[in-house]
Amino acid sequence: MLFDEWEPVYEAILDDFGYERAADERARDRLAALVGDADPPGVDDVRLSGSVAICGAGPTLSDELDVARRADSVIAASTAADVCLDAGIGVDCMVTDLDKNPDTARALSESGIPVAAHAHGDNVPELERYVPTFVLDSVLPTTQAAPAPPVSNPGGFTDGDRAAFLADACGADRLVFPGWSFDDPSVSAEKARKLRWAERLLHWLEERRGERFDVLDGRRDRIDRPWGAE
Ligand SMILES: Nc1ncnc2c1ncn2[C@@H]1O[C@H](COP(=O)(O)OP(=O)(O)OP(=O)(O)O)[C@@H](O)[C@H]1O
Ligand SMILES: Nc1nc2c(c(=O)[nH]1)N=C(CO)CN2
Repeated sequence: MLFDEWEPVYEAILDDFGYERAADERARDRLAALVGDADPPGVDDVRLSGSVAICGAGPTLSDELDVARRADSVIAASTAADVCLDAGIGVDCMVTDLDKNPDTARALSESGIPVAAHAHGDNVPELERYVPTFVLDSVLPTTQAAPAPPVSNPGGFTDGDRAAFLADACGADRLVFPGWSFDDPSVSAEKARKLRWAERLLHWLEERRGERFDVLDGRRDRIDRPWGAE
């Protein structure tokens, strides 16, 4: 994903949530400093092929774990990693903004599993607290602002859709989506708005890939594109 392609989408997200681009950029630069002299993996260092399960943390995940079991690789978003690991399913990559389960991210990094740690304007304290405790050679630093090596921006907003964009950038042939509930009534209003963005972004991604994600079946007609056509 070129930043030029991502930028209009990013601007629409900034507008919708009232986030500040400069705050995202400061967070990105802080994360770059925290990974410091380590040799963190970039997107090109993670190669995936075949089917990749993008595990979301919706309440349906435990009933849909067979989808992850059958996939060639598993990327887990945030707390979906715990559900997979507790069920004995190996996680090949975790995507997180560190707001929920940093111990899991640390443990995965200690096992050499890439942890895509995301910097944004509202998680600098979490970055500062947790990133230095990880094995930095396994931390793949990401931003939603312009990339600034070693911090990359494969695209995406919530941990789950960011995982899908990362899988795309890493060469995945087919994406499957256990644990996704866009209409989950148990989430907060803010989370529901984030999930709406996740849905828009997955729809955009499936079109870019020329694929149809089954998780969007029956929903496409109602998905808008607030950043305009294309
Ligand atoms: N019903 C759902 N509730 C929560 N997450 C969901 C749901 N359906 C899909 N997801 C995806 O699972 C990801 C992980 O969710 P979780 O609640 O563990 O993380 P989070 O750290 O709060 O995520 P984020 O910071 O991206 O909102 C979300 O980012 C989202 O993309
Ligand atoms: N600035 C900012 N960026 C984000 C935020 C957030 O709360 N603030 N939350 C995200 C996923 O939950 C992703 N990006």
